Amino acid sequence: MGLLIDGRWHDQWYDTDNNGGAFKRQASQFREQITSDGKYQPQSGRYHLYVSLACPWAHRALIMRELKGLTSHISISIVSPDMLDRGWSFLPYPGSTGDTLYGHQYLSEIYVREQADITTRVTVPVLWDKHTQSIVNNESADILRILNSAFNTLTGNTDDYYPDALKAEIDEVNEWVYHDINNGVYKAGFATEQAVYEEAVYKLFAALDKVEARLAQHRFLVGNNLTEADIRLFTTLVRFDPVYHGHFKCNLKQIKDYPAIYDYMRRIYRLPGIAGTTNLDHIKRHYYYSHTMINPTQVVPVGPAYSLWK
Ligand SMILES: N[C@@H](CCC(=O)N[C@@H](CS)C(=O)NCC(=O)O)C(=O)O
Repeated sequence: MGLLIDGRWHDQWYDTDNNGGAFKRQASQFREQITSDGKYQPQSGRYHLYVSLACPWAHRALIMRELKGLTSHISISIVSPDMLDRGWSFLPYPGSTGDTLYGHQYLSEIYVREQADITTRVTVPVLWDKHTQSIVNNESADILRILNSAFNTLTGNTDDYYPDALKAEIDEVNEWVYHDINNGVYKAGFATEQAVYEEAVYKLFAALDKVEARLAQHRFLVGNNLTEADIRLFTTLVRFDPVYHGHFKCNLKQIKDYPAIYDYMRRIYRLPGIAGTTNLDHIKRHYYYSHTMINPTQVVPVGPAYSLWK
């Protein structure tokens, strides 16, 4: 774990000491769009996604790529789940692909390829342009929307996971789901002060209670069909019982203790294309093996003892 400073790798953990024991997520730096008249135009075979199967943010992008029929248009490289002193790597691991474009060993080399003296964290997902050899976007919330609409004329797939009529409500739900749940588990797990941890955990479970009440009445978070709000929540839910409950100490309840959320998670898992993007081995291995300041033994637990999907 570390970051690039002026193009050189520095191995250092998140600095919570200067934030009162709290984890503060860095804003993503690359926020370009793909448009028919811009620098980045929608073309088959032009773009590439660098992802981790362990990462909830990258998982969002992988799901949208499947749902929008983009697998033959946008290629992917899957990093190793082990994110150690050199950050995300392309070292061999079952289910990983290596860097299928350039054969690099580390994802940091992709960021340096974009800019030789770059200062940045090296995160997934990365939407990469093969033509200009540059990063289009490394913010999963943006990438979801790019994939949702930018390639429609190419694929003919007009399924809309962020429809005009629901945008305001989706934005509103995304806001608290992001702060209290998606990022909430990280705030709890990376906290280095008791009070900071407790605040995050109580907010997290209050938000899950709110989701449970909503899903007891409705099949999806917003409207009657799957939207990006569901995709964004799903990728946190599937990691919850195997990882966040134990590793991040989010242990007031498990997802299986919430009947409506549990049913909803399994329904989404069974939608075409989703199961193939969900890799529990990468998920468990990444967190327990990479976060050595939380789990110095790197022992990966064998549970949960129940199947998430039955
Ligand atoms: N805001 C980004 C966050 C991405 C992110 O933090 N990904 C994690 C993996 S789950 C990562 O690559 N972390 C490496 C680091 O922070 O150095 C997004 O949603 O795309």
